[in-house]
Amino acid sequence: MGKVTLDYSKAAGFISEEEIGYISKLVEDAKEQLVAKNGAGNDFLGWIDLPVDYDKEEFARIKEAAKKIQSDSEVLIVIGIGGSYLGARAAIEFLRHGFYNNISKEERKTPEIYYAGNSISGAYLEGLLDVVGDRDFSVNIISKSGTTTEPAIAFRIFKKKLEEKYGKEEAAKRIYATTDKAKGALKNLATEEGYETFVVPDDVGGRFSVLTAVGLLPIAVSGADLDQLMAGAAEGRKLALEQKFEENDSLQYAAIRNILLRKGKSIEVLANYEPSLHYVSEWWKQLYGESEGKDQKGLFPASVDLTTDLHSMGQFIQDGARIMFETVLNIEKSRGNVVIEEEAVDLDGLNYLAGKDMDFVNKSAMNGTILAHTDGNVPNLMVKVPEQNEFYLGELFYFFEFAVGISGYLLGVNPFNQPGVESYKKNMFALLGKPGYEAQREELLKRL
Ligand SMILES: O=P(O)(O)OC[C@H]1O[C@H](O)[C@H](O)[C@@H](O)[C@@H]1O
Repeated sequence: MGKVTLDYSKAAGFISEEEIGYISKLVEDAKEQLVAKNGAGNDFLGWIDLPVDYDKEEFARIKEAAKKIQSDSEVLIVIGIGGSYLGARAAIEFLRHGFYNNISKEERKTPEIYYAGNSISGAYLEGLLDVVGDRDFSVNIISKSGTTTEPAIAFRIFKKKLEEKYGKEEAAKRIYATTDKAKGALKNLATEEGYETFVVPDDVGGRFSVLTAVGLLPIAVSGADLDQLMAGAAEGRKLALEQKFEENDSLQYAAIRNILLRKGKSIEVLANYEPSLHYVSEWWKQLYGESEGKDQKGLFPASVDLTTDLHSMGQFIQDGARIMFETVLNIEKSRGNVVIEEEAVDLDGLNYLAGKDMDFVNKSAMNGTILAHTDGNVPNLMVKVPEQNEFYLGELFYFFEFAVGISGYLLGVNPFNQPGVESYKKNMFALLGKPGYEAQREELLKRL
């Protein structure tokens, strides 16, 4: 069986063996600290053992709840933001049909899935309420803290719609709350109203929570195989924990990106060649951005969807300020393919491709781009994923999670907190007139 691997051969011209040898010792130290749980943020390391040590009773309950939602709902609304949103969406788009919500119900066999509470746009919510219409639906409200404004507002609106449609008692049976085991407004509301609840463990931060109920319930509703996802993550864990630096792709990824950062490559661009990976990049950006971007340090995580963005951002990557390196996510065996056929008259000049399939064209574009970008002084790394299935996604999630822990320690930051995200919230609450923010409000209004 294959595995998720890192190939940095195309970046070899930018990095020497000595540099790798030097940093490998630091990486091994960081790993020791991470696994011994004696480094910064060590009260948020529950994700390390999650693939092998999770709540089996809750896991079974997640599957049961998913079955109920599949049987009584045409639509599931998943409400959450950041780590309480991106993992589920990344997995569902990676694993399920590329046009999941648009294919026929008969073919899909599972509810349509939409996301809310990931912005404060009234126009978006109004549109989504129209999409649900009079159809049967359920809601999975996800918030670790239980107090985040965006999902709280969206939940209030969908809760009302449910209660109007089904009455309070039946509505409560269609609401699934994923939150802290004991505290927060959402937990209190769930207890008060009798919702089924799932737990975000205390020691698993939001951006590391995709393999808890946070990600697992929506992923199960979409029809994906949770057992395979967990098995893949367990394999990823084994590889990350047990292999020495020379064979350990996750450790090597942390090492190479830090070498490049120290050479002034302060942006990492994650590139994919499959639209269904767009949200994997979004999940990755939160994981890396919130983990590393602090104390005035860090690599800025950016992403591009290719070849799409070669027609927009491609110019900058090839030729603009040399401040970045690129990491290509390569799905080795595409999950779908279309053959290009010969035409009698070659008006579009494409007959030279007759008999070739789209994946051959896509991979040729990828390989050509990697060489062009390398020639343009953009070091290229590649993360290879053998196939687009649950097992390898689980492995990929773990690969990136483990690497960011190591990478954060190499940088000398606490990769498991996110103090910076509070600043905008304080200002927003003050401007909204939330009780307790009166003094700040006066100050801010003067500045606007
Ligand atoms: O799950 P919640 O508590 O609602 O948090 C949702 C997200 O928003 C916060 O502001 C943090 O920046 C994220 O790390 C978190 O994933």
